[in-house]
Parts: sequence; C-alpha cells; structure tokens
Amino acid sequence: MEVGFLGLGIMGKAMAMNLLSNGFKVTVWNRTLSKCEELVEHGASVGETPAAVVKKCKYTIAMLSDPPAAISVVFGNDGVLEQMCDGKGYIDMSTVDADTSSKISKAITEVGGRFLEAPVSGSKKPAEDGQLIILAAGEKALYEEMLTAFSVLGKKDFFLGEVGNGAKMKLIVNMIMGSTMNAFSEGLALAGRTGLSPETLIDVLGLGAVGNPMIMMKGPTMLKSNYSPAFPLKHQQKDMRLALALGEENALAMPVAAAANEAFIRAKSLGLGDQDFSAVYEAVKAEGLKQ
Ligand SMILES: NC(=O)C1=CN([C@@H]2O[C@H](COP(=O)(O)OP(=O)(O)OC[C@H]3O[C@@H](n4cnc5c(N)ncnc54)[C@H](OP(=O)(O)O)[C@@H]3O)[C@@H](O)[C@H]2O)C=CC1
Ligand SMILES: O=CCCC(=O)O
Repeated sequence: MEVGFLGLGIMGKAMAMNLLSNGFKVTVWNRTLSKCEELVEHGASVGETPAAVVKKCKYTIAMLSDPPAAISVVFGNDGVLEQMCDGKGYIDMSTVDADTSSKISKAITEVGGRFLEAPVSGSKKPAEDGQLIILAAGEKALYEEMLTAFSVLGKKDFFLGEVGNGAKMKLIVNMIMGSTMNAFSEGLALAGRTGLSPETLIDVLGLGAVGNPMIMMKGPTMLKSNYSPAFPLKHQQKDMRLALALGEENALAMPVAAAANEAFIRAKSLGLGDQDFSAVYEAVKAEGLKQ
C-alpha cells in the first residue's frame, strides 16, 4: 500500500516510520522540509508540497498541530485540495475540533475525494510502538480500506459514525487527561508544601485506584523536572480550549476543565509551551511563591 504522510512532528514522524518498517511505501512532506531527511534514510520518498503528495498517492494521512495548520495544509497554496480528485482518500489524524474537520471533509468530498478523521489517543511511545487508539469517523468504506494501516499504527480502532464524532471523542478524552494532570500536580505540590514526600505520595497512589498509568508514568519524571516533550503542553492547552468550546456549544458548564485550562495558559506564559504537558506541575508549584 502506498500512502502519503503530511506532518512529521513528534507523532507524525513515529507513525510514518512505523508504516515504513511495516512495508508501506510512504511519501512524506513536512512544512520544515529538513525533517523529511530521517524518513528518507528509512526508505521514504519526499513530496515537495502537500499537493505533490496527494497527486502521487491514493491515500494521504495528515498529523498536524492544530486547526489552523490542518486548514492551511488543505486550503493553502500547493495544498491538498489542488490535487484532490475522484477516488483519492484524505485521512486527518490531527486533533482538531469538529467544525474544522467538517469544513475539510466538505471541501474534499465536493471535489470527489473521500474523507476520514482519525485522531488518536496515546503519545510518543505508543506511536513508536504502534499502540495508538484510533478514533475514526467519516466514510465507512475508506475506514475499512485503512484498517491495514491502522493495524500497524494502533492497538485498537473505533469507528464512531459521522465526521465530527472522532474529534469530539478525542477532545473529551484529552479534557479528562488535562484535568487529571492538574489534580495530580496540585496533589504533588501540596504534599511538598506540607512537608510530605511527593515520592511517597506516588507510592501510595500506585497501590490504590487513583494510580492510573499516566500518574505512574509521569510522576517520577515530574519529580525530576524532566519535561522532555512527548505531548507538548501547548497542544494540551489547545485541546482544553477546544473541549471547553464543545461544552459551551452543548450548554455544559465544565468548571474543572476551565480551571485546568487556566493552569495550562499560565504554564504557557511561563515559557513551558514546548515542554511536556506534565510541566504544568511547575506552574502549579510556583503558585503563591514569589517569582
Ligand atoms: N504528542 C502527542 O502525544 C499527541 C499529539 N496528538 C495530536 O497530534 C497532532 C500532532 O502532534 P505532535 O506531533 O505532538 O506535534 P508537533 O508540534 O511535534 O508537530 C506538529 C506538526 O504540525 C506541523 N505544522 C504546524 N503548523 C503548521 C502549519 N501552519 N502548516 C503546516 N504544518 C504545520 C509541524 O511542522 P514543522 O515541523 O514545520 O513545525 C509539525 O509537522 C496535534 O494535533 C496533537 O494535538 C495526538 C495524540 C498524542
Ligand atoms: O493528545 C495526546 C494524548 C496523549 C496521550 O494519550 O497520552
């Protein structure tokens, strides 16, 4: 199977690499073209533009940072739409809101193309290991044609129906994750302020129901102030913002998520946007202290 791949950030690079090592022919493009080089060393071809990739490949996957990036790669100069035509499939795996996904779907299908949104749960390591959870929605037949690729990229996929449902599910999952990370950070900070050992807190949590995989994996690195990015904090804040908008559209107040969003905004303002999302702990710890 020959696929195009647009966007070689933390996730896209690992996913494209997985496809290559599982026998797929992959043509890659990245806005910063130099990031294609490592993939080329592993057998990928390079498309000079998103349009060139779509022209060459029947199926093109995108893994881009946010709604403006997803829109610009499709609608911009030399973008996906310029070569989209009958029978070609576009699979957007970026985390965006349902409106962005629907706008892209409409434009693609109006010119005869086929569209699937397929955001993922799971971070850098699951992407490297092919253990993502894929939340697909859109054209069912395209979903079925992508199952071979999805089985390489992920450990489980869900087909959730019409375009927008994958985006909504993904935002809800990440809203819960961001809120949980904030509650955990406050717990660690409070343990420290009260003279208790944060390490012991993690041990206690690990023995009970609250010690989920995220807490047990991130806790020790947070205590070492190691925030090498797996999931950049700026993307977590984007997801909180988009989830809050989804809540508002559905008349659901979400004060816990709103407070977590504020903490991520504060962390960004402290220059932590490119660090792992667990760096919100630094912003929480700094609260109430003289900067
Ligand atoms: N990291 C994670 O754990 C997970 C991330 N996600 C989601 O996956 C997506 C990608 O995440 P991740 O790989 O971590 O992000 P990165 O920040 O590492 O990569 C972002 C990618 O988007 C590209 N990009 C950004 N802006 C534009 C633009 N205007 N035009 C074209 N390309 C652009 C970047 O290109 P360039 O290299 O030129 O900057 C890069 O390829 C996001 O939507 C994120 O929320 C989902 C699950 C897990
Ligand atoms: O969107 C990022 C999700 C990260 C994760 O699921 O661990």
